[in-house]
Amino acid sequence: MWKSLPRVLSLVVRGFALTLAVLATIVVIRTATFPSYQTSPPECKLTDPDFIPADQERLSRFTSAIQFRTVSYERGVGTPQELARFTQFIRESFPTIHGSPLVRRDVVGNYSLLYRVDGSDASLKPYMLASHLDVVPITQEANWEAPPFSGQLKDGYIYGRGTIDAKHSLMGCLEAVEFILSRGHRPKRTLYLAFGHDEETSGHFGAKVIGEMLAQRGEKIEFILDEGTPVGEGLVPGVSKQVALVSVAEKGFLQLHLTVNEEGGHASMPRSESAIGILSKAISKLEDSPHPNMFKMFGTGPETRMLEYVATEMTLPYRMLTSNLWLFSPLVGWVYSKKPQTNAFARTTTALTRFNAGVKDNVISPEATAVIDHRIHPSSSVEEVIEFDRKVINDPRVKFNVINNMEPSPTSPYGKDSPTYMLLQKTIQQIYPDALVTPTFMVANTDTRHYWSLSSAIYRFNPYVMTPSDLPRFHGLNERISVQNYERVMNFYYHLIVNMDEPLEIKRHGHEDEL
Ligand SMILES: CCCCCCCC/C=C\CCCCCCCC(=O)N[C@@H](Cc1c[nH]c2ccccc12)C(=O)O
Ligand SMILES: [Zn+2]
Ligand SMILES: [Zn+2]
Repeated sequence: MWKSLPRVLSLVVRGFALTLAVLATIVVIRTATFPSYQTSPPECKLTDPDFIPADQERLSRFTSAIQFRTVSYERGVGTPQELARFTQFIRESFPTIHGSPLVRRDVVGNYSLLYRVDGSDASLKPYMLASHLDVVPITQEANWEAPPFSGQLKDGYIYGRGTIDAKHSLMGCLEAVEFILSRGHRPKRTLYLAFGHDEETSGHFGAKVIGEMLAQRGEKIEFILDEGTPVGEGLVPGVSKQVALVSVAEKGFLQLHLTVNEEGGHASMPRSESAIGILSKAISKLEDSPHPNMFKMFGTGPETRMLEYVATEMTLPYRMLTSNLWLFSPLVGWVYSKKPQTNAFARTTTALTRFNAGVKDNVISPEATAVIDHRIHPSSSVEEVIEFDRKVINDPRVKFNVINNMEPSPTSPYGKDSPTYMLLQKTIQQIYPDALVTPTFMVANTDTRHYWSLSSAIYRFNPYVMTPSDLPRFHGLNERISVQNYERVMNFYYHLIVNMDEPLEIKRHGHEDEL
């Protein structure tokens, strides 16, 4: 037996080498032949007079919009007077829209706005552009480079809460419609503008009521575009070009309330475990046990498609990994898990957002509570997440209470077979001729969940450029938008509305045939 050992070893080594050689060959062939999902930009470029300049008048309107403190604090707790002033300002700032016989304006849920711009061809299904009037509260006000409700212009940037979330799109849509109507143009297709007033606290009294109202009218919408993912610069690992990230789906969410009730009492005679200690251990376990990485599970969901769409444009190592996800998805999953903004694409996330206990320094608290905010990956579900958490905590003394939840959204059509996605892509390329366009999903939530029954084509996209250093400005310190980006925003909506006059059909010519 020992005599044959060298032969067996040699066979094993040769078998191993052969397997490696076969794998390497497949990897090289797939890298070299991986299909391109990108199309060349359309001929039409932005030219005067097809262009809305960010002139003094428009910038001043945008600055004024930022100055309204339309803050949403908690569900049902907002700033009603400020919302009323803001909607009055909108009415006065866009005289053509508000005086046009083509436009119907409804105030919904006291403050939300729904505009209907009547198209000339009633046989075409309407489409909807959505945004919101409210903003999140300010933190660390003293550390802002310009006061957060000033709309101050500094070094080419307009500063203030709402500049990127989402008064840019609210004002951008209105500027585009005002521009079109004031030139005497009547769009062919009816257009809705839907602006909720409490998106930041989940749209319960705004978008939800708009959605119900339209559903009651029996309205079916061709497609909906809401705030969402941006044109990323340096956001997608391995891609140096700008990438327009069009979200075709949205994560679900689960807000869990965890409670522990134990005996309280005098701090001089503590028991071995307290409500605070038990709950701390439980949430610490949750933080230490991330939900499964979907890339590592050989995911075929939108996270994978997003990468495949830009694979051919990646630097060689990333291109090789992405063209061969059948082999390398665990490695890609590991790379994505390293940064919060990419980790959010890889898995269901767990954020510990509130922790409350205790009333006095020398009183053992009988109760401790915590809130966990999960954002659920499109390939998972609310039930799976609760089950996972229960197993991880594995302590019956920790009581679970679901505050709020939503399953991951349906995925909207994308790619060459979806005329609306292709129309969005074309419009994006008119504004960003050098950008790649890829489908992705939102890692946060939007008002669109209240519109699911109205349309099966729902997209979430912000037509401005963002770099990694801009991400903390979302809901954070020094929120700002460059004048150049605001100009792109207005022109994106303008071009989108103009493009919607063309028939929605699948066009196959030139590069598109190669898809
Ligand atoms: C590999 C690619 C990396 C790309 C990184 C992309 C980064 C994404 C950049 C920007 C993200 C934009 C996020 C916009 C979110 C706007 C919506 C928002 O703030 N929503 C809030 C409030 C909210 C709305 N509805 C609900 C429902 C339930 C809970 C909260 C909310 C939010 O999601 O918390
Ligand atoms: Zn927003
Ligand atoms: Zn927000």
